[in-house]
Amino acid sequence: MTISPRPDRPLRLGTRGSPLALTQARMVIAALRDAHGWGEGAIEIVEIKTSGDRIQDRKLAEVGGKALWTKELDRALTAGEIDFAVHSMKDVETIRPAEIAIAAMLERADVRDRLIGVESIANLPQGARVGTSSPRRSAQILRARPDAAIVLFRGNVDTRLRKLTDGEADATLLAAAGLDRLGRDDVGHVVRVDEMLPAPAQGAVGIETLADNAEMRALLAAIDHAPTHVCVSAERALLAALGGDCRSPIAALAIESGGGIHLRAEILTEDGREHVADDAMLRVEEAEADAHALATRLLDRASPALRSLFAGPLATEQ
Ligand SMILES: NCc1[nH]cc(CCC(=O)O)c1CC(=O)O
Repeated sequence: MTISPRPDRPLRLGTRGSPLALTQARMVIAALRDAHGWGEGAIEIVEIKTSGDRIQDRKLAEVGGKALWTKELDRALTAGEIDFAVHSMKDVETIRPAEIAIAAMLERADVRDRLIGVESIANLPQGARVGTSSPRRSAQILRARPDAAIVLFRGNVDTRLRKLTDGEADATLLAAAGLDRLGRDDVGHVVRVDEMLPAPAQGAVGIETLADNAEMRALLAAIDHAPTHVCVSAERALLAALGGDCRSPIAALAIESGGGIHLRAEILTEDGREHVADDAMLRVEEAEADAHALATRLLDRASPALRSLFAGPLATEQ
């Protein structure tokens, strides 16, 4: 443990106010205090309500996508109201404003989804209602079970679990990472990644600060988990190349392997009828270019209808 000089005032960590967001903020504070030998009170939490928290009755895709989770925190960073911000990387837009830097990521947790309400996808009753608001989960479920009916489920983890108990659906899917962090490790049954590839960046917590705040960046570098950062960046590079937004069902998972990065990816139509999957070994130094090449291969094999879901540089090239 290195003892870094404690800042002359508490550092302000901006976060959303959901139970999961607050838990993740406390994880970041614990990691920083531990890395720098700071006592209690070195960091304070600033809760920021985002539009994503306010709007609960519509799909994110209809109301502006991932920017809903980041916009207000970005504004607070730029306005100097907070020194750094914590996010689920899965909710962070692919293209960030130039003045904001992803300075660190905590070690990634379980990347898988858990199925709640029934033991496995095969065990879903005929015509089962599956609650989700994720185009990826909808598409993957419908691909495996065209008889299923998707029901819109939004709200935080507890709200979704309550909707299930209230009988609004027969099953739902949630990220294992979120459930585990909330102490709900007893809930649901993990779905293998070969059965359901997770969302890009699922299970990773990221910390952002202003790109020109060298002091804050150095403090955050001490808690960066490099393998997570490398893998999540590769998944985000693929997303950027595809130009996927929250209406485009995309799954991706990168894992370090034999000195390189193994990236698996899948794109689907939301009804699950069309599906293209592929994988590649990326060179660590050229991960972005190699992820781009994988995106090209996926789009080359997609029908015009599937390709039209993507707005990226590659999709518009053809
Ligand atoms: N979109 C909501 C969201 N963002 C991050 C998580 C879970 C935690 C994570 O993936 O890191 C969740 C809930 C879920 O999908 O179950």
